[in-house]
Amino acid sequence: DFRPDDVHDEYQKTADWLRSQTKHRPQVAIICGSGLGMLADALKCQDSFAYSDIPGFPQSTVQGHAGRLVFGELKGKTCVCMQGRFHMYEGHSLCKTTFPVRVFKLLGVKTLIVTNAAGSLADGLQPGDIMIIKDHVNFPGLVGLNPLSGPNDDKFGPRFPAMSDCYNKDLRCLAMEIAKQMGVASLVQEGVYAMVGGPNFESIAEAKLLHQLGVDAVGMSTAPEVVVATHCGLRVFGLSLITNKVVKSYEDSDSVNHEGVLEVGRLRSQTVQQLVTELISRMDINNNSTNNTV
Ligand SMILES: O=P(O)(O)O[C@@H]1C[C@H](O)[C@@H](CO)O1
Ligand SMILES: Nc1nc2[nH]cnc2c(=O)[nH]1
Repeated sequence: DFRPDDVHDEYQKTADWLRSQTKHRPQVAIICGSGLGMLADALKCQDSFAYSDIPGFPQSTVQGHAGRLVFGELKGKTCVCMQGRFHMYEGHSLCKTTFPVRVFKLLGVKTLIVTNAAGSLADGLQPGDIMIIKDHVNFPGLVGLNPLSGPNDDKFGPRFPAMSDCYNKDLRCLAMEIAKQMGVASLVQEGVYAMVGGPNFESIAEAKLLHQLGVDAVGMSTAPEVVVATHCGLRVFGLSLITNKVVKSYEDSDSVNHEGVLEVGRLRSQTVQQLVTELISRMDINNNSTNNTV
């Protein structure tokens, strides 16, 4: 039998262990996408933990995902940063892939920043561009693969959470303003992210379908984390680093690979880090308006 109270205890045990190991009490959590682990480098007074040492934590198996949880201070805010996330295609259940998000909630986090590497379908998005996520299509979720499936844990949020404003508008506007001030506005635009299961990249027919559906960028993560975060009332900001163009034509001889994805992450690391750092610095930590606050 599935008992929500037992499951809740698992999140609580991990949160209690982390509290006993660090004095940091984070207000902001950051999940680093493929090749974007350097986002943690900006944190001062770091306490870091290998995932393998954290009770209840899954393990990272993907190259470019170090598998370390880093606590620290950033411009007056206390943060926790996941250097490496968990993907469904690694064989984790969606509950496991999103496990850290609920732990963050129990640690007192108010805002979640999700980042990922993604392929672009929109003609206006080039490799190296940054897409501020306006909305998502959660393909696994649409067919019932949802981390919220099963008995609802009322301690975290409602049975039927709204997802119509899951990417906070104020933070999106602030990020755009910061991009302008940094002089990189031409690299940054808003768009719709779609999560597919992976681990294979898209066939050409799949790419054409996603394009026709109005998807701007596609990846293999993020949406389940955002669903769980929104369910428990966290404010969310998301960005995709566009690492490749998704091949949409049978005449195109380009092809994507994970090494190339990581390389674009390295090339744009400074810009992404500066944007995220500035966003954290300027965000109002006490303004946390979401639909699903419990
Ligand atoms: O963790 P993210 O979503 O950034 O990782 C993307 C999707 C695959 O895991 C990988 C493909 O290169 O990058
Ligand atoms: N599904 C998918 N994930 C990605 N992650 C980085 N690039 C891509 C891509 O082209 N497709």
